[in-house]
Amino acid sequence: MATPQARPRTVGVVLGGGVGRRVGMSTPKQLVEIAGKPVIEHTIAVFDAAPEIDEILVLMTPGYTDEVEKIVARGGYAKVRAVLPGGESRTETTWRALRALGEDECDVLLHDAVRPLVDQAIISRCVAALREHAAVMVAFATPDTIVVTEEGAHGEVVHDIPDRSRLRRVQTPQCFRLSVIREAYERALADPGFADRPATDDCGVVLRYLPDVPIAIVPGSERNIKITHPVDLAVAETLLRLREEEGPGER
Ligand SMILES: Nc1ccn([C@@H]2O[C@H](COP(=O)(O)OP(=O)(O)OP(=O)(O)O)[C@@H](O)[C@H]2O)c(=O)n1
Ligand SMILES: C[C@](O)(CO)[C@H](O)COP(=O)(O)O
Repeated sequence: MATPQARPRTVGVVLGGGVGRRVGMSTPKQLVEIAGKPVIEHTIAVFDAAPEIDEILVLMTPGYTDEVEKIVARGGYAKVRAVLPGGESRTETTWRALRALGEDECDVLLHDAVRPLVDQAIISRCVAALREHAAVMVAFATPDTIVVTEEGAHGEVVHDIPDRSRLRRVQTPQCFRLSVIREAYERALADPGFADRPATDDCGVVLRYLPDVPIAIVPGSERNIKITHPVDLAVAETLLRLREEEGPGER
């Protein structure tokens, strides 16, 4: 009889190092209370409850780590190993997380703190995909037609309308074997051009610096929105309340 393979240690990394300029509040948007809890607490709670997640690392805007430590203690989120200050950019925050994880191989799920509607089904799909792939992206088919624009003589004009059937909206978690994402970041940091053209997500770093590593796609959810603008706080509040009413389950 085949021996069942041991599952690698799996770490959820909650990236909350941003300041939330586009939401425009005096405190970072991840601390805003919606549906009875700060945004970041909803996110931590989902990872803490996920059976596949062994531990959680939280990165928070410098100056606000104490507030998150209090949230973690009050909520009793036992899987949270540390709350550390983030960096100046999202990629710097990821790099800090990767350094904090040390050298021991594990699987990591890098997730935006401001996507509190991530659910157990998405996390399960990510962890299952990591058994076969070293890099995994959560993505969702775009319901809108997307255009590429360019500057014309009279302002912005349409340059191209790519085939919508191949376009996806990128969500998080983005998931990796630790050694793979670490190598991609080491190569990026050694490239003087990286600072001029930083990546907006972690899969982008792998695609650019380890192009031979295939990035598998697993389906996300229409609800797994990113709180980016003020209206997203209201939408997320409504969706979180709906989730509470519906209870756990696939959506
Ligand atoms: N230095 C940074 C910047 C962003 N993030 C995180 O990356 C996620 C997605 O980023 P975004 O929505 O752009 O957040 P902000 O950078 O805070 O927003 P803005 O760009 O409007 O300032 C958020 O959870 C944010 O906290 C981070 O960990 N460290
Ligand atoms: C990682 C991400 O959420 C995928 O959609 C997105 O790229 C973050 O971008 P932002 O510029 O930090 O909002």
